[in-house]
Amino acid sequence: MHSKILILDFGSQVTQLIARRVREAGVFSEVFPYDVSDDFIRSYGAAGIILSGGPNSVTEGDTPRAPQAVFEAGVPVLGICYGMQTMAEQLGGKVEMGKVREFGYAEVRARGHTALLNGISDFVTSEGHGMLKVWMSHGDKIIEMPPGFKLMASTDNCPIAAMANEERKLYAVQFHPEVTHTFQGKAILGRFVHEICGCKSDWNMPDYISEAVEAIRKQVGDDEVILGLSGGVDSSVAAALIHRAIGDKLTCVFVDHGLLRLNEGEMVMNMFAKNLGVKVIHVDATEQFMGKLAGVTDPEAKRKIIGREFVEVFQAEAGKLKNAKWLAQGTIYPDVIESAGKGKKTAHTIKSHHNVGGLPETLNLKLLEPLRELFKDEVRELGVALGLPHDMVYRHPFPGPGLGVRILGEVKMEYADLLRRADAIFIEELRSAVDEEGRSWYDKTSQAFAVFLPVKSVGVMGDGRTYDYVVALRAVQTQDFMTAHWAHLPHDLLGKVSNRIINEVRGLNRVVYDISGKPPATIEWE
Ligand SMILES: Nc1ncnc2c1ncn2[C@@H]1O[C@H](COP(=O)(O)OP(=O)(O)OP(=O)(O)O)[C@@H](O)[C@H]1O
Ligand SMILES: O=c1[nH]c(=O)c2[nH+]cn([C@@H]3O[C@H](COP(=O)(O)O)[C@@H](O)[C@H]3O)c2[nH]1
Ligand SMILES: NC(=O)CC[C@H](N)C(=O)O
Ligand SMILES: [Mg+2]
Repeated sequence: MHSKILILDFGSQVTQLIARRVREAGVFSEVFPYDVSDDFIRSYGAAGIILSGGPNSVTEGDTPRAPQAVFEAGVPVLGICYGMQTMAEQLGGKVEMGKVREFGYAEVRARGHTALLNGISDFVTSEGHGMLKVWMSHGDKIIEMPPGFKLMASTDNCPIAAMANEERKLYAVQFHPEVTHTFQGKAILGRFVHEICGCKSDWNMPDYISEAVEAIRKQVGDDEVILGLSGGVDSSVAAALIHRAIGDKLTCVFVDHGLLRLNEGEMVMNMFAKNLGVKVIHVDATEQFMGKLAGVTDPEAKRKIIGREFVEVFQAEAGKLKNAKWLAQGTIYPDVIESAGKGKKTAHTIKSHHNVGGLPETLNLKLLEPLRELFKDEVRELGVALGLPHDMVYRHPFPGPGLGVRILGEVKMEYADLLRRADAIFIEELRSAVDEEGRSWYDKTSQAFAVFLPVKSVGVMGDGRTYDYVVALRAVQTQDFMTAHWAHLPHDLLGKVSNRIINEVRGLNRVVYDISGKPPATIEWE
């Protein structure tokens, strides 16, 4: 058995990043809600516990607290932001609602020598102080440390920016070591799990596979499982993983809602017939989806309808099997956090990903989502470890609602057909624009697509007036799809794509390029 780190979640948008950084340090970790019982803490067997940040304020009554056993279990604890504040409060320190909120970049002076920050700094000032470049996101601050604690770091705004009780191995930081904007964050979390908790780097993808396979077998027993397969990265990896666990008891259902890309249906069915020995049923539900979407313009309403119709199809297919009790999906962590939705008491809803926030209350199948904790790049790593082909694992993501969220406002077949053709041209050109090292712009971008704008503009073609629709091109670069930059595509390439779209797709006469980052914009337009 390898050692493991327990992360208690107080509702931060970035809690999973803590888990991820710990896993990157080669140490197994799991996230649980903050309100697990004292017994759970005592019997879990953690080598260390991390308390996440969160949107609440400990200065208000009835806000989350860590189980008291956390501080009495005798294992090292690291509190981050809200986690630090609740640690301070619970152990006899004082927290106050600050006058200024500190959001974003800050420079922190490391004080004293502690096992956590020992030898870690970004630069040294002329007075010889070691400084850290960090990311802060808080309003409250600690004004009095609990007894037995010493100061570990400070800023002008926040004199107690980190504190420690080294005897009891309790550490706390006001800044967020889990985000990449804290330059030494990875090193700090690495020191916590290795030096302070004494964990070895003994966790990796092959281990993850065998554990996940075991867990799936235990969870589903002898039941059959239906899996929503889109041909995208996540559901393909989920299919391969579940197939490894339960073999023929898995049936995949690929739904064509009429909002897929050009020739996507045949492509996905061929790819699966060739690469995975799994059963795939192809359901053409175009009329069902288009009928329900007619006249609907609100993005959230569209997402909810699509989510519901997906489930209708899955349930109908499940009904045709003898013993299907589970619906498996390739849901990954960003889908979960942005939809917030069920089970999340604190995080905010950004948009309802069809497979999470869009699920109806009446689902009569149990959910099996083995990738729910992972980020996209981890899913890809898992896919490679499972032996899936490179092209499948490195496809750009395509949202389940498909062109439904790329046709702004009402979805019509006429619009979908125009968009499909424009999108195919864009992707074809990205694939064929290859640099000296043989990398195409398709590989250099994380996601790229066309968006249909239901507005008409005037043009002139062949001396005649045109009055046609507009498409926007979007291409982004990102690690984890939580934040993204717009891709600086070469102008020549954009020009060529624009020319081809306008010349080849009758009904479109204007092409624009989207230069918004995420945040503030999201990747999809709806
Ligand atoms: N056309 C479809 N048919 C069946 N299930 C689908 C379809 N589209 C999406 N799903 C289900 O919804 C889940 C979420 O979709 P999402 O697009 O996020 O993931 P993906 O398609 O598996 O991967 P990628 O993000 O690479 O496109 C999928 O994993 C799959 O279970
Ligand atoms: O399966 C999905 N169902 C959805 O409802 C959905 N909405 C967005 N996405 C994809 O998620 C990533 C982040 O997208 P946004 O920046 O638009 O939120 C991007 O990769 C999006 O394509 C979805 N995927
Ligand atoms: N990011 C956080 O954990 C914030 C903690 C608390 N809500 C504050 O504003 O200070
Ligand atoms: Mg997809």
